[in-house]
Amino acid sequence: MAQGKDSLQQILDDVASAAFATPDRGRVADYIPELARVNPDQFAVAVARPGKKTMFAGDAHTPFSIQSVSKVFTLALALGKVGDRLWARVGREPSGQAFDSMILLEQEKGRPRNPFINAGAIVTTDTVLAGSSPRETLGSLLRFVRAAAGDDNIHINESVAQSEITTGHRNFALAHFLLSHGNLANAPDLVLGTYFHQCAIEMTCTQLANAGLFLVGDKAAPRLVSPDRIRRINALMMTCGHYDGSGDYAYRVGLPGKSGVGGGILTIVPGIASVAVWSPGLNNYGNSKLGTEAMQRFADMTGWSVFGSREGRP
Ligand SMILES: NC(=O)CC[C@H](N)C(=O)O
Repeated sequence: MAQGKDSLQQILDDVASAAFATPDRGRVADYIPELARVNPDQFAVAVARPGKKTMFAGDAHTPFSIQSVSKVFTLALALGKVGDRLWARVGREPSGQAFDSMILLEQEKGRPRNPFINAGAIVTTDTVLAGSSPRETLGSLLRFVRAAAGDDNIHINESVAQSEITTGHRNFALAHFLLSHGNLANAPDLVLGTYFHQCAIEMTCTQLANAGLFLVGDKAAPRLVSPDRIRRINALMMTCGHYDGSGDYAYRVGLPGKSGVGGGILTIVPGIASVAVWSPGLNNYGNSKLGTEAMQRFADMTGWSVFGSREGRP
């Protein structure tokens, strides 16, 4: 990428204009009314770099439901609490299945493939919950996210959480299945109550980009996890962060990312930046359609990739 702050702003403006001009905006998640009524015409992108001012384009100050992007923060907390013992309960392999699939869980006797599919995230939430109440656990999670973002104005949308509880039959099935295999320490309703509230955290694109800075691995970024753990979390985001679309995201964008069904994607450029995009319409994998396209365009324009750089990369 050419040097200078204006060129990065130009790239963001270009990415946003292309997204706003795209007629096929994907399909907004409709399993709960709060997500079904989000306007699909919205788009935002924000880039946070350690020690620099966060840059953005589009609707970057509109809060959205981060949903499964929250699984990154819960994983960081779970690893902080039990370390590598987590891997006795959850794997580190891509699943090649939809985010809420049950198939592998039965075949693999209740050990979820990775912490970013629902079954795996239910286990990491269970791990964080051990020894505390859902309220205390959510308090710790919010403290972590607010510290990461350097912003106390981050909250949980209670009506999203309640809708998820009412409609989350498949997640209850996954939790009971985990319990039947001895891979859940707390009662399913407590674990899922916590899980649904964590998914219902709302952030703006700028807040999410800032919250990802702890994974960039720069001295000027908030130090919330060790450098070793940063590498491991990024590896999992690269291989598993987009469910059965993870290979496609790695091919198109070449950077570790984590998506959510609210249309947000957090992408890490190791050593350089944390990038958040948001567009509510989803592709067939349940990942933001325009968010993925925008990140491909952004990665092409900046040359930022973990798979080799182009001339001009800062
Ligand atoms: N992919 C997602 O963002 C899924 C999160 C959603 N709350 C669920 O558990 O089904």
